[in-house]
This record gives sequence, C-alpha cells and structure tokens, in this order.
Amino acid sequence: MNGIFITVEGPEGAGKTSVLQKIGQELIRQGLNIVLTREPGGIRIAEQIREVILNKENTEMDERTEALLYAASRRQHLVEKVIPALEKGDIVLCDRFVDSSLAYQGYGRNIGMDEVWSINQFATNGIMPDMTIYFDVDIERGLNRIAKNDQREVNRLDLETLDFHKRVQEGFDLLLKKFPDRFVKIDANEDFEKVYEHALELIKKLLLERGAI
Ligand SMILES: Nc1ncnc2c1ncn2[C@@H]1O[C@H](COP(=O)(O)OP(=O)(O)OP(=O)(O)O)[C@@H](O)[C@H]1O
Ligand SMILES: Cc1cn([C@H]2C[C@H](O)[C@@H](COP(=O)(O)O)O2)c(=O)[nH]c1=O
Repeated sequence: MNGIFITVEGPEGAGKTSVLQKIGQELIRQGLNIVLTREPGGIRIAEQIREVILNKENTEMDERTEALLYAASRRQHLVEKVIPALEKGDIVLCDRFVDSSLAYQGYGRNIGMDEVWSINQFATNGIMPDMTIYFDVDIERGLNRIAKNDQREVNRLDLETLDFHKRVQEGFDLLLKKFPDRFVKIDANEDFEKVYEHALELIKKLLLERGAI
C-alpha cells in the first residue's frame, strides 16, 4: 500500500474533529487526494455500529461487548474505505483508531491493553497509522468545550465520570511512551488557530518526507 495513513487521538473536546476537517480542506485545496474519515463510523455499517455503542440508552452494555463493537466497526471501515484508499495511494486522515480502544477500553474500562490489542490485531491484520497526532488537552477544559457546543449531541461515553476520562488520559500517556516513533503530541489547550497550524505543519513534514508533496 503506497498511501499515507494519519490518525488523530486524544480525550473528549480536544479539537481533533475541527482541526482535521480544516486540514483536510486545506490539503484538498492544494490538490492532494485526501480521504477524511472517522471512527467509529465513516461508512454505513460502521455508522450503524456507532449508533449502538454511543446511544445514551444502552447503559447496560458490557465493557467487552463495547470493545468488540469498536473492533467490528474498525474492521468494516478498514476493509471498505481505508485499505482501498491506501492502495490507491491516497492520504487517509482518520479521527481516532486503535489507540482509542487501547486507552478507553483497555485502560479506562480496565479490560487490559494487551487483551484489547489482541482483538484489534484480529480486526486490523496489524495495519497501523504512519503517524498519530495526540491532542493533549486538560480533561476539564475538553469537557467544558463540548458542554458549550450545542451542535453536539451528548453521547454515552461523554456521560462517563471525570475519573474515567482521567484514566483514559493516563492510558494515552502510556501509549505515547510505548509508540514514540509513531506518536507526536501537540498542546491542544492552545487557541484553535495555533493547534491547527501545529498539526498541519506535522502532517506536511510527513508528506514531504514521503515524497507526497
Ligand atoms: N483550540 C480550541 N480552543 C477552543 N475551542 C475549541 C478548540 N478546538 C476545538 N474547539 C471547540 O471545542 C468543541 C469540540 O471540538 P471538536 O469536536 O473538534 O473536538 P474533538 O476532539 O473531536 O471531541 P470529541 O472527540 O469529544 O468528539 C467544538 O465546539 C470546537 O469548536
Ligand atoms: C474509536 C473509539 C472511540 N471511542 C470513544 C471515544 C469517544 O468518546 C467516542 C467517539 O466519539 P467522537 O465524538 O467521534 O470522538 O467513542 C472508544 O471508546 N473506543 C474507540 O476505539
């Protein structure tokens, strides 16, 4: 596969979606073949699975069921959208991927990162991003941002305790140490424009190294 696979990760309200959308628009404007997508979702079946996972009424969902549903949506999204794009040589910008499962289900839910890693190996055949930008934001600040956004529907994961979200952040911190070659951290507490410029600079650097620009 000669495409380039870039993911963004981080806690709630870090700014991943808004920044990635703006970067996608800018790179398309520059004439690059960009596939902008998200997890869970991005294609019909995965969006249906997203609705099941994030539905506020599904409070009885078992944590392993949750991990399996994320992995199932990931599998379908990879096979149907990400792999074909990478095979064509496109640049795939994806909002969340396996690292979210490791941090949220593996560490936050306490299933264990190794167990969650193994079901995800089955789902992905070991495909991992070329680069992952980690949006580092203070948990309270991120949650405040989403609380203020009246366009965004509150989902089941948003309703988790502050403690849970702090554990997720600790999980991400462990991943940054575990995968230093792939992860790059940016300060997402900054103003939107600053975060956008920093993330765009990192992506352009990678594209330059790979001869894509
Ligand atoms: N740097 C920033 N400073 C202030 N507000 C921001 C910043 N970045 C994004 N926002 C706002 O915060 C809210 C959440 O942003 P966004 O949806 O992009 O975050 P996210 O990381 O994708 O969140 P989630 O993963 O919870 O969906 C939006 O209302 C957005 O406009
Ligand atoms: C991929 C993935 C996501 N999650 C969580 C993280 C968020 O709380 C939601 C997705 O909502 P967003 O607004 O699109 O960020 O799902 C998770 O727990 N595990 C995963 O693998």
